[in-house]
Amino acid sequence: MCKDLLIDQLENMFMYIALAIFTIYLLILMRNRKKLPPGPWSLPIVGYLPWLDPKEPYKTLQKLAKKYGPVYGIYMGNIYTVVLSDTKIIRKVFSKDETTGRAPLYLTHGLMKGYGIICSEGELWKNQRKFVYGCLRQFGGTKVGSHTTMENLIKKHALEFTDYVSSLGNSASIIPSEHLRHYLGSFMTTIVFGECWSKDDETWKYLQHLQEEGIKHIGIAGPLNFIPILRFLPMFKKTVKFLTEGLEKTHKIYDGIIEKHQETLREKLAVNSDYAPQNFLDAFLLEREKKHNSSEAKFYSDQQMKYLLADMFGAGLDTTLTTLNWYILYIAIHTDFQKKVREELESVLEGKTASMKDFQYLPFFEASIAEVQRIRSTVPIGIPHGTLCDIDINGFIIPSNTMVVPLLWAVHMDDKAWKDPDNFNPYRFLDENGKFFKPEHFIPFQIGKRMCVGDELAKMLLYFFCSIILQIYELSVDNIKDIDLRGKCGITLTSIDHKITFRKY
Ligand code: HEM
Repeated sequence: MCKDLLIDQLENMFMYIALAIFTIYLLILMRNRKKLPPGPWSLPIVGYLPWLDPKEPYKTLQKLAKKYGPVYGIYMGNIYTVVLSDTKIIRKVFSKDETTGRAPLYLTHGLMKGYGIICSEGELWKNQRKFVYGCLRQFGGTKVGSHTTMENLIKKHALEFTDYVSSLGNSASIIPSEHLRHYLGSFMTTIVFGECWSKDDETWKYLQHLQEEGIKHIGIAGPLNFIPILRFLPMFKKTVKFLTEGLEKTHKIYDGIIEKHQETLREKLAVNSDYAPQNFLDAFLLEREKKHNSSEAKFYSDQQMKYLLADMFGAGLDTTLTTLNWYILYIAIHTDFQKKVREELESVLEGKTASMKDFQYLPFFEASIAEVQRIRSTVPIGIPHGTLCDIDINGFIIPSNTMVVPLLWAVHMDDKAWKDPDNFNPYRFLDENGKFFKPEHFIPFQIGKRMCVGDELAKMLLYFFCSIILQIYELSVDNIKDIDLRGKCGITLTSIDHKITFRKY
């Protein structure tokens, strides 16, 4: 009897202890679930913005990552922002549907109004991404399918650039970006609008100017994105006017081009009903016809078409031009690596222009391009995403409508992942057999569901332009000590203009 009572009491005691442990566990779980990631305190309205280095905001954000860890929270203006600097975490977070939104910035929501592809969300984004990928595949700019048409078009523009430089003499000292913008830009206008303007065409000059200035004016971490009231201050009013008027004028120019293409497309279809467009504008008009009576018709409005065309032109030109400029600058400074690249190009290509299949035999060349993309991230702060609902990031519960920043600068300059990250060294992209390999911490196009849709095309552009230039010219700078490698940070991190000598050898 006494023994039974003791057993009963022990059982009860164990039950109470188990219940208490379970309750404590639940409490800890709930406490942790509610916890936001660590981060610095901020001021109301402006948040942490006053402490961001306006010239190198990505470095301030990187310092904070060292202090608070790979997931930290910060207020940018009044927008709650989570900054990620670990590749594995970025990969996991950006593979979820819940993070395919865009952050509520002036750029995405105020200016672009959620149209296009870069700033759109939900069903519109899904539909347009599929459409864009399908076009790129048809044009020859994706991993799968034939590359021939795209390859020939890129080579044509790269050779036009080298012909132009040769026309200046055997040794020309130029600021490459001033000329590359036209030749690379003409390639982009050909695949986006099916149009190609001459160098001195006024419309073309205006579109280039708008593109160049627009990207400088509106940086990801710029205060204009986060503090709406600033738009009314004289200093920012000018920028807003430039951007909104620019948008209106561009759309007017597009209206003219679209009207012309509507006519010519009809003629092309009359001659050949299987006509397969080679530019986004014709492809969009054709898709609109096809989807006319379907539930997808709403994704093919006039407004959407203009924003999408602008996105494709902008996303394709600025990023590739920036990378190409950095490549020319770095390779002109590092003459030892330049010599090695050239020797490899000479021995594999034997004087002919490369074709896509040749690049697998040019590992050092490929590594030199990857190293430039690492050491000077084209988009150092990354392109932020937005959470569409509450989500769990590394045990923290991040509220809906949070801006999520994948800090590419911190990923690419992390001294735990990369030995001496400040040193330019293409060898880090070669394995022990001298073959090119892509380390997991190398994500210049981001990763996940919204990853750059033009990554393959970007690589093709870089490979052809760089190989063609280096097969013809030796690149150098006058005085290495005068070279400033810090760059200017807008949405992209562009190189500061320096004269480069292109000497035929
Ligand atoms: C070196 C050149 C390039 C770099 C470094 C680059 C980088 C990026 C990055 C970081 C993103 C953001 C991805 C995300 O939000 O998760 C992006 C998006 C995008 N890129 Fe690129 N890009 C390059 C070239 C191109 C080219 C040539 C095209 C055009 C064909 C292009 C079209 C796009 C588009 C349309 C998006 C938006 C994708 C979406 O929101 O779903 N990019 N790019």
